Amino acid sequence: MRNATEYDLCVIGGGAAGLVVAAGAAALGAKVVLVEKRALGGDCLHYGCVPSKALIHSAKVAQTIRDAERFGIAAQTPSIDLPTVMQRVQSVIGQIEPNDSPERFAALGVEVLFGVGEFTAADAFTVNGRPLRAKNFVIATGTRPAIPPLSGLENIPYLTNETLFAVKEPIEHLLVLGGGPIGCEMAQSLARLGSRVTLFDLAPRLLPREDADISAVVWGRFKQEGIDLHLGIQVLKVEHNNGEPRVLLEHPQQGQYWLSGSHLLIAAGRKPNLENLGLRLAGVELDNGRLILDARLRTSNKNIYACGDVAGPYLFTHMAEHQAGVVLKNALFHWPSKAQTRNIPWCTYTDPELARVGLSETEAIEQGLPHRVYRFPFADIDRAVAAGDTVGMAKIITTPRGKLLGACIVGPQAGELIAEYVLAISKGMSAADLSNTIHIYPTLAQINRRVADQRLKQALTPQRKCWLKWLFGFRG
Ligand SMILES: Cc1cc2nc3c(=O)[nH]c(=O)nc-3n(C[C@H](O)[C@H](O)[C@H](O)COP(=O)(O)OP(=O)(O)OC[C@H]3O[C@@H](n4cnc5c(N)ncnc54)[C@H](O)[C@@H]3O)c2cc1C
Ligand SMILES: NC(=O)c1ccc[n+]([C@@H]2O[C@H](COP(=O)([O-])OP(=O)(O)OC[C@H]3O[C@@H](n4cnc5c(N)ncnc54)[C@H](O)[C@@H]3O)[C@@H](O)[C@H]2O)c1
Repeated sequence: MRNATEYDLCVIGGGAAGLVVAAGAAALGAKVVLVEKRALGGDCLHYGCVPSKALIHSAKVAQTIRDAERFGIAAQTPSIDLPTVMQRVQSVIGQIEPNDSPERFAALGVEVLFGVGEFTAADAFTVNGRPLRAKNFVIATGTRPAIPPLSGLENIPYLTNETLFAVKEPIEHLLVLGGGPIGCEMAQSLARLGSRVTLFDLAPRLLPREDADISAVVWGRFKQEGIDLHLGIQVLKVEHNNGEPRVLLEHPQQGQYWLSGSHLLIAAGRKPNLENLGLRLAGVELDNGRLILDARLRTSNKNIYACGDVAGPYLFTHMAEHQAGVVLKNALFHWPSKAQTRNIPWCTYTDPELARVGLSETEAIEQGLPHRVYRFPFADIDRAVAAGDTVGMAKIITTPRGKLLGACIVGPQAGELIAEYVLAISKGMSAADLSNTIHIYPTLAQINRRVADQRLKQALTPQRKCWLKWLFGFRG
């Protein structure tokens, strides 16, 4: 017999992953309870995608005003008040927030409980003293900023993505620790919004997960916009100097030196939220601080699933949504469904944007896969020339016979343009399929065909040309 605290599904964490599971399960008729410790919407809405993209947009407006001369319009130095910009960022969050409100989820049939709980048995999660018994549980607790164990950091105030978007004072000089997606997106935005910006990273280049020729395009724009970059360094210690942070860096060639700023932003990766959940009592095992999951996203307790950032390895909202769908199929219908681990798309919203799907050239080399690489520059795309936005390229990786393995676009609207390659690669298409598809002139999307055409062009060797001349009697 069912009692009042018996659920089909108990979801822990109300970010993108947990909300999609909870709404989907309720829509299918399951009895669902969702437990959230802070606010529904998670990182994406409050501290991640939404505020960062709102800030990036304000920064682009400022840059357009600065660059107006290039378009035949008198340029100006934009007058920027950062707290006002941050108020707009918060108002954008406010506009989207109703989609993730407890009232909306209650109306969808989800019981929403605020509080922090823990597993008290393999089939019970206790919140506010109330044990919630469910057939299946979903851990969707996300991640938080990883704070590197740097000497002195514990003694100074610093910003993370959880505090940056709420700053109420101007930022005169931002030190950014980390040149991954968060560090790069925020460094360029703040620089464009009038702060002096200095970024430093252990890695020898920005966005080290991308091919070197691709991340170099972003590096070039950052240098041009006056961002001070210190790459391939070690951070030795952090101090407070007259109320302001300063960091001691060590570079293999340049030795040790100090950098000072007015604010420090830590963007050094993420840590899964797995503490104090009573995982041991639930029979959920960890390996090196991470959940052990099978392809169906089940933990070592087969009635407890995980999805989203806490599951990893791709920390994106669209992956959280994909994994949520996989969990729904497995948990509610026992319909074996595996999470996708290949052909994952993403975009880093620097200017130029950097979007990617499938294998990079570096990965193809590391995996010993026979492959070919083709590139095409935005400088030869008429629409990019018309918009004065010609920096960057499209790059594709194919098998020797032309089947698409990966694509990367660094340039204007890359995040929109990559969608065609996401579909093409997921459907097993070849470069010839893209070459044979009519693309509208003059669009930026023409670059998707033009890069694929490079394969045909390169196949036209002088020897093959001679052969064609002989066969068809050409006179050229
Ligand atoms: C600055 C920044 C920019 C980003 N930009 C993009 C982007 O442009 N595109 C993109 O695809 N991705 C982006 N991301 C990543 C994206 O935000 C995450 O992939 C996404 O939020 C993951 O959703 P999630 O539900 O797994 O986790 P989260 O959004 O972190 O949600 C987890 C929820 O669980 C709650 N919780 C935690 N512990 C407990 C507990 N013990 N009990 C109850 N509740 C708990 C939290 O309060 C939170 O609400 C960005 C991230 C950051 C930080
Ligand atoms: N547009 C997007 O989709 C988007 C935007 C932002 C974040 N995200 C997601 O959030 C995740 C986290 O982003 P992130 O930028 O924080 O992490 P990251 O792991 O991608 O990059 C962190 C960087 O910090 C550096 N670093 C770490 N410790 C250091 C130290 N002690 N000294 C110097 N450098 C150090 C690393 O070398 C690395 O380059 C991303 O992987 C991504 O999945 C996505």
